[in-house]
Amino acid sequence: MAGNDDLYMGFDLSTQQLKCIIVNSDLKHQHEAKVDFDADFGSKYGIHKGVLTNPSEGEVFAPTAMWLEAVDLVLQRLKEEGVDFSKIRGLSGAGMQHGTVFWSKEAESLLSNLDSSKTLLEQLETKQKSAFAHPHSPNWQDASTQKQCDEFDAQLGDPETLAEITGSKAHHRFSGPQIKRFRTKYPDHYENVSRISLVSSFLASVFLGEIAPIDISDVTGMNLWHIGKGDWHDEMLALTAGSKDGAADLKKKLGVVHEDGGKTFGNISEYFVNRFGFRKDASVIAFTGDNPSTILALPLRPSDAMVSLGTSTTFLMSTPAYKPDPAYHFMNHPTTAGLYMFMLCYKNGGLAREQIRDSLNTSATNPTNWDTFNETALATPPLSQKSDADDMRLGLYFPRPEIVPNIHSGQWRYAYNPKSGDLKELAADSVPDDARNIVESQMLSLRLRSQNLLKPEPDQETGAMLPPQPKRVYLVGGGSANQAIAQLCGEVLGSTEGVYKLDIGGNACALGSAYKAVWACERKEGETFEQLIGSRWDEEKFVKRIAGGYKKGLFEKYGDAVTGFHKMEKLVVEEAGNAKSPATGGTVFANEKGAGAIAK
Ligand SMILES: Nc1ncnc2c1ncn2[C@@H]1O[C@H](COP(=O)(O)OP(=O)(O)O)[C@@H](O)[C@H]1O
Ligand SMILES: O=C(CO)[C@@H](O)[C@H](O)COP(=O)(O)O
Repeated sequence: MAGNDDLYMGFDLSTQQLKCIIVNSDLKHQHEAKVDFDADFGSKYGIHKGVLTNPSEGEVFAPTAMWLEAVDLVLQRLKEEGVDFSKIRGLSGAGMQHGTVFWSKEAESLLSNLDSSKTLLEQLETKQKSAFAHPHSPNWQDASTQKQCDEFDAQLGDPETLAEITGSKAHHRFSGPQIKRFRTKYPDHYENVSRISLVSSFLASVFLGEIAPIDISDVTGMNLWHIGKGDWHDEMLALTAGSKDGAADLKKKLGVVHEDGGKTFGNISEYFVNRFGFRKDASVIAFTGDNPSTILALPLRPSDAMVSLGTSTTFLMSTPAYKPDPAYHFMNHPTTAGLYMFMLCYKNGGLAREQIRDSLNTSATNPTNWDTFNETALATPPLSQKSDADDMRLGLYFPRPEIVPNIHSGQWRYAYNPKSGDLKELAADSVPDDARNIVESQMLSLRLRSQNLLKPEPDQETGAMLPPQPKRVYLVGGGSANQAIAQLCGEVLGSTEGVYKLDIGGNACALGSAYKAVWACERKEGETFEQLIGSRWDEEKFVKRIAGGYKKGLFEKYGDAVTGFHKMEKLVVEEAGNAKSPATGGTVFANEKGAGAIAK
């Protein structure tokens, strides 16, 4: 064990908050603070749930100036908590994935000449000068790039080939399609762009006082990186930039990407040394995406799964097998060459569950309380079946256009007969059933799409082999505080060892970044992240089992429901393909395996 006074910071710049966790060399939680965008800046920036929207074009974006204010404020809050910044030896962080930040031609000089008596905002974004060529960062919830996605999917032949090469088919939120649309929508702003960062490298740049490189894992969420070659994909860059010459210029704007996820980019900017008392040689370590950072919060085995219940719902695994498919994402692992991160990501996670919660809380004095939702969900039988002879009640709950499947917003409910395979559409007449069904629906979608990566696991007590399922499911993100959701998660997804959550600080993503900083600063030659973190990991103290996993009979019943769920999804997508989108009035068409999309 290291036995020193050094401290390490991990940041998480996510949809609704900027969070920071500080740990020591033994990985023990020391301090944390957060800035909540709506609560702290909502009225100033006019945001709701961290973002601004332009529904007529499906745009969702966030003001970059607000994030600068959040950096000053979160450090101020840590200072008020008594943090001694002179003990910080290293810092790393994470940004919500796929968002891009467009730096202006003045950015480098402004970043490197900051006056510590003034705020970041006062110096980087004023009426006279701005470090940004555009005031907003497209958000991962954006759905404005269908046209660009079609071009991306077609460029190398088909979505399968794009997924094979870049890890994912084209997605609305991915930076390649987003940059392409930005270039054509705002040509003057694009002209003034000196560099392009992801949200993660934007945050690293602020701490570094110069534009930081994009990280080796986050770069695989752009549709622009050739995973096999470990380099930018020239043809996809040319498609984004509109020409070969433009591609060379875009490559410069995006910068060099280093293979080593533990690379030190340099010492923290003097601004932070003088303003907050940071150690002069505090190292800024590569910042990564929020999902890759989340898998670093514990020594995840290839048979374990993490479910992040944040604004989005994501399902994450760390695996040596690279099996890309248009239905999901593969990304480079953030620290360990030869490993990959498997990811499913849903737009309709926390906010969709909140919508059902709110419709149940009609007479509640505290409308954001989850008690009624939880009691109702647990009082409802699995799949709303009072007996095995009843149909299973299945639903899709998408207040926003969804990613998987790629379809417009809406709600659909069906009765599924597992014996005959029949599906009958139901009226939206039972909010109490929706409480259980929405969680089941989200978990059934995860089970459907992850089943090919899982293998049979031995029963903990008897050693008998059980059907394919995770060994453990770790819940993280805001929704991991919810015991009822944890129980339903274990019932649908199974898991031979049960459902766990981190018992060390609320935020796995920021924690993962803090651990990355520990590893990067203290690793011996050749020591992997898994080796170093594994050797300091205190299982008893760091994780807690919060719900059971595999239940014989119930797991198999949900297996039948997966078949019905898949069928229902296909039907809904097909029907959407023959209809006008209620959300936009645009025509809806299928553009991926079993999915549909809105064309403008
Ligand atoms: N007790 C709870 N039960 C269910 N969901 C919760 C609970 N507490 C927080 N949440 C959900 O967590 C979401 C925020 O997740 P979090 O991971 O903190 O945010 P972010 O997406 O910004 O990283 C909220 O939108 C809310 O739906
Ligand atoms: O787009 C993705 C991943 O592909 C999202 O997971 C974002 O990274 C946002 O995460 P949260 O704010 O929900 O944590």
